[in-house]
Amino acid sequence: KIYVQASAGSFNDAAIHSLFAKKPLLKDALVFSGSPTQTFQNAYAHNALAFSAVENSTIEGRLVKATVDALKQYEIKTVVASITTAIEMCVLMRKDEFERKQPIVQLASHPAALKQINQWKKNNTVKELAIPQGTAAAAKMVSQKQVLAGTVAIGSCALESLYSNLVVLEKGIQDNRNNETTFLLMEVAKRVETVDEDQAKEALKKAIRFKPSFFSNGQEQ
Ligand SMILES: O=C(O)C(=O)Cc1ccccc1
Repeated sequence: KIYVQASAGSFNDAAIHSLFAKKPLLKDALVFSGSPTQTFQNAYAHNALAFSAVENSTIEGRLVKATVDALKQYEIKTVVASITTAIEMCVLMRKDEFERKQPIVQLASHPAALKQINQWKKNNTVKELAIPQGTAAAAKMVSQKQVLAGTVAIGSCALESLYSNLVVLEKGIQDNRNNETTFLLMEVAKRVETVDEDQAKEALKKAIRFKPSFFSNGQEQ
């Protein structure tokens, strides 16, 4: 089993399937685990690998905050594989609300996604609802009416086929056309003593620089 950040329909879900397509030997059952901390905790507890977003080309500072936070308590023992994929951000609304011309009042998404759509937000100034469990979890909440009327989810356009009562209002709203995120497949372990933010950042940068050589051909991907 591989413990994967976020949930079905998330960018992590899409990324690990791209990795499997490139490296079929890595294929395994997936257990979606929400936040990176929860993902690392599950992977460590079950002696299995963890998969998580680590770096984005548009986020200031590049490193994914939630993964840095997880690395205060966990360490990366081995990087098994890495994959960098393009990320397209879409706006999804409930069909019934769209049909009755409900204005957008709130954005629900993963905090990292909310940081990649600053240009779009300038023209759509509304409330934000951060969902650490991921973009697909945000879409599920919108689909199931667990949020304020007029709340849209920001996430993958593929969420439209996962939740049949959602429609894509806009595509490609991310700040950079070539918005890319790097994800790592890792062996992790619980730290004996927690480290601070700067040390966690250094540990993550080191892991990203590391070129996986066992399962791959030793080239940076
Ligand atoms: O929430 C998701 O879909 C995730 O997989 C986490 C994430 C969020 C934003 C960019 C990349 C990954």
